[in-house]
Amino acid sequence: MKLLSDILYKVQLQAIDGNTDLQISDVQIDSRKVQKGSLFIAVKGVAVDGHQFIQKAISQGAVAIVYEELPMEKNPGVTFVQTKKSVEAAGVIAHNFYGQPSQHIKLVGVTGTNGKTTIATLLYKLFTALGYKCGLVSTVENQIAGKVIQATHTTPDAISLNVLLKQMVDEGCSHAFMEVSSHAVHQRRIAGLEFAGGIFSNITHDHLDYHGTFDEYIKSKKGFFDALPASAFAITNIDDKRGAVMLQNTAAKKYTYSLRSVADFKGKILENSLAGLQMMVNDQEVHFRMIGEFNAYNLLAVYGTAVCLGEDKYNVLQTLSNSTGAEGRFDYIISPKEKIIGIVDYAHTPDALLNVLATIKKLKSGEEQVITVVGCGGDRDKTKRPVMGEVACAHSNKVIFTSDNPRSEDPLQILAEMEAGLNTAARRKFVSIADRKQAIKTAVSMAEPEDILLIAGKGHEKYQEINGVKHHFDDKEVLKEMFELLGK
Ligand SMILES: CC(=O)N[C@H]1[C@@H](OP(=O)(O)OP(=O)(O)OC[C@H]2O[C@@H](n3ccc(=O)[nH]c3=O)[C@H](O)[C@@H]2O)O[C@H](CO)[C@@H](O)[C@@H]1O[C@H](C)C(=O)N[C@@H](C)C(=O)N[C@H](CCC(=O)O)C(=O)O
Ligand SMILES: Nc1ncnc2c1ncn2[C@@H]1O[C@H](COP(=O)(O)OP(=O)(O)OP(=O)(O)O)[C@@H](O)[C@H]1O
Ligand SMILES: N[C@H](CCC[C@H](N)C(=O)O)C(=O)O
Ligand SMILES: [Mg+2]
Repeated sequence: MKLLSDILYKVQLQAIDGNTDLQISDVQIDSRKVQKGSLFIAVKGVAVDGHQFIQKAISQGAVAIVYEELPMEKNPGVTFVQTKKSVEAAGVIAHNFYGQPSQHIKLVGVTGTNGKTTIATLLYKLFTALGYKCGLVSTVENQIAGKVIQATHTTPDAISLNVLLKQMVDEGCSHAFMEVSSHAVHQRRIAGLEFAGGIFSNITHDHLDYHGTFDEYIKSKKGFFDALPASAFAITNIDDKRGAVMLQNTAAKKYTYSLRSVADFKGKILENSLAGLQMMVNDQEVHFRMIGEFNAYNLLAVYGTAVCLGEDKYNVLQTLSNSTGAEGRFDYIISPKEKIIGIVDYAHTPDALLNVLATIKKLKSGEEQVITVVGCGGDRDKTKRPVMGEVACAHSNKVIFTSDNPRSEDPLQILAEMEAGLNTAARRKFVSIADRKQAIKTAVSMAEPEDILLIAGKGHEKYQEINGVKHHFDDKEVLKEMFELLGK
């Protein structure tokens, strides 16, 4: 229970009608979760306008309503609070209701098109190994000092997020590492939170269905850094074309990491193989178990962040050296007989796919073939489909286009869009098989000893969403099954 007047602290108010000396039992942005004593915040969404559920919320027991424009008469006995932007208010209110958890924990946010899960997970593992109790908010899972909580989003809605952060504080966590998706910045899921630091990994093509243009997508990510306080640090990949722009208007202390230019945290790759990365990090030579140039960037981001958080450089490098990344990111198994390397990776953007295939190319020792199985998600950015199709064909010997999560779309239509941009040479390399299991089976049957198979797009996911139903599906499990079935 919290007093309404207390949880409205720092909310930009337009008008209040009713009693604010009122006990609130919980705060909700979804009318379906409203109970007796709730505060309901009406949010204009992408699909529907939450204001149309105000009456329903009141009939379920809401005692106070936060809104922008009222589509109805006010009910007597209910307090109505008008604000300019209810999504912003939702973040601030949730933060107040749950005891301002970000004030009691060192909260570090990671944003960028690719690498967020990897960086946040590495930080969580590193700080846990260094002896701290930590929290993690990520695409793969959320964690509170070792306890796993299933994730539904990369960055949950403001209320779920503050519930998680409060649980971390209650558990005695000193640090929380979280992914900040562009949707979360745009929808203000992070409003009200006070970050101790922010990390930028990179920005390339994704989510243009949602943001409309690349400039809007950049603006959304930059918004995260613009809002950081002067007490925070902001660390950016200065090799990315937008790395500097991201920090242009931040009040936070600025730091850079790089493999190519002068930077606060400078790395140089000495060796890059399936055994890992041999690198110089500033003046230290270190071996990491993680593979590929893109992970060299992720490791530098983690190293820089740990130093910004006051950790000892040598301790950090020693601990990081042994670390592995997140599940389903360049996760590989070698077939028992024919030594085929099967890699499961979450590359679901053109840039991620290109990076993974470039890494594979560098790992090749001879004439082994690269066979890629890839699809594109339904109800997501359609413009990335032909580009991903093209990238897969340009950097593989053979390609099988298949379904990712078709969601509400027709799988054959998605495949047709992936095929649309292919030139004649590329057309000779690919075949489309909509059934993902059959596609993986075909790839395994095509593979010769020591070939490299890349199964891209779904990484850690344990399901395939078709027509609103999530069926169990695990790329790694299917790959193992096919190696066995086909005697590879
Ligand atoms: C496109 C998008 O981001 N949608 C998110 C958004 O939903 P929305 O705006 O469509 O909400 P809506 O359905 O229009 O409803 C508007 C409001 O009315 C409320 N409502 C609705 C129905 C009702 O009966 N009663 C009611 O009160 C809703 O709770 C909401 O507050 O707000 C919801 C609540 O926060 C999110 O769950 C939902 O995520 C959907 C499920 C989703 O798939 N999002 C993906 C695209 C996403 O967020 N991805 C990012 C990035 C992924 C990455 O890492 O690349 C992520 O952070 O996960
Ligand atoms: N720093 C990086 N630069 C480019 N590509 C990367 C980088 N790190 C990882 N990748 C590639 O992107 C994929 C996704 O990585 P990761 O899950 O860490 O990113 P993410 O930003 O969390 O993605 P999402 O937005 O879907 O949550 C990996 O499987 C890998 O193929
Ligand atoms: N967080 C990303 C994940 C995409 C993963 C891919 N497997 C897909 O379903 O498109 C999204 O929701 O757009
Ligand atoms: Mg992620």
